[in-house]
Amino acid sequence: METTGHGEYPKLHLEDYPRYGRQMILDDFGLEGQLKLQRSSVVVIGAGGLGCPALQYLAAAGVGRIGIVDHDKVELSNLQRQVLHNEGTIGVHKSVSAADAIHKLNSRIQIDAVTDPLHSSNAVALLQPYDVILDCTDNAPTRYLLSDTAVSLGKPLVSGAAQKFEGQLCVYNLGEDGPCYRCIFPNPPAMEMVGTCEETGVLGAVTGVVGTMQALEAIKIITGLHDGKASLLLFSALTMPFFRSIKLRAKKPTCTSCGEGGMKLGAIEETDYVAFCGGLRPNWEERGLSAGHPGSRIRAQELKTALESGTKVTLIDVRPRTEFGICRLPGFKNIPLTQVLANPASHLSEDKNSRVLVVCRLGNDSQIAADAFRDLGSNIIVQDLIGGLRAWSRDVDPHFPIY
Ligand SMILES: Nc1ncnc2c1ncn2[C@@H]1O[C@H](COP(=O)(O)OP(=O)(O)OP(=O)(O)O)[C@@H](O)[C@H]1O
Repeated sequence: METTGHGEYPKLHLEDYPRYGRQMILDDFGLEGQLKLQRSSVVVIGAGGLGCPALQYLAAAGVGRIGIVDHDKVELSNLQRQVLHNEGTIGVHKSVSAADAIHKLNSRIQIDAVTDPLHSSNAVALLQPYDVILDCTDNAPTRYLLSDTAVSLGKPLVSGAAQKFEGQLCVYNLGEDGPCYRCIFPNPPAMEMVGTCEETGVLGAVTGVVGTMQALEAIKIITGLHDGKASLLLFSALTMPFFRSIKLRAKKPTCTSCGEGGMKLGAIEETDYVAFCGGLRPNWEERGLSAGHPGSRIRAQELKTALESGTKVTLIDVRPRTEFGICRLPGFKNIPLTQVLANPASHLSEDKNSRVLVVCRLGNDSQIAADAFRDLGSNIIVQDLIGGLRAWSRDVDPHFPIY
């Protein structure tokens, strides 16, 4: 507190009074709340759909130091929801693009941009300097890594998720008793249950809602406005009321991360989080490596040759109906993956052709469908397109739309 002949002024810059005035006049927030924000630090992992709105509100509110960790670069397909990036920053690291955008919004705060991915060997060092951690990522290994690190460092973790028309929000590891992510989800989801926004789609405004609430929770924690109760908030854009919340129990004494005898700092570095989550389905052929089933996959150029040869081939596109409605290759019939898996035999039974070609958007679902057809054990040759229709657009027909 500084004293002058005219009164007492705490160490807030004169310019900050009008800037933050609308929140400082709130009861229970006041000047004290603003000073807490100014002295605080928040790190945001992922400057994508959730991270962008979160960063925007954290910076605007005057959080003194903000860290941004993201290794990815901005693409055109990100702009529909990643609102800090723009056409001019396509190809720029997202952490740098986001840092520039929030610096323009508030040049009086410290911003650290990290262009490395967060992984088990750098997580502790990267997160240690900050008071609150925001999980704005999109994959299970990073979620477990972030939770374990937050537990080990004793920091609250504000976790968000959004897919399709739905979102989730939860604050983990809050206070003495707050559960961690592993208390609620001790086991990773099955591989077929997870999908990125790229695979499943998401409405941009949904990520905006969840990311904004992540910033709100962080601001409440820092300023002492949070009630400290743990709950999982579920948001559904298509149902009214939008929100439901589930009260969470206190942390589990048996939890392998935050329970008695739980994970120690050193153990994080030794943990293979990708393996724990079941590993990724590798697209080996895209990288020029050999396939599991020899000859089971074809490249886009080979598909073109097959289509032009005139030989009888059954052509199946396993994308969901909505995607098939966006664009399609001639001659393909649409049997969505869910239908293939429900009864693969029914889709080949009437087939007299000895060769089946399966495509999808990215080359993942087509592998699953092709495996299901092959498991029927018939003599039919089943092949699928490496890299999906995206590879077709890239390697054969640049006019074929990618999305
Ligand atoms: N371990 C990690 N370290 C740093 N950033 C991560 C990590 N895991 C995920 N991210 C980042 O989290 C962000 C999540 O954003 P979002 O879900 O909007 O997806 P996206 O990957 O940009 O989009 P799309 O799935 O459409 O390609 C991405 O920018 C991604 O790079």
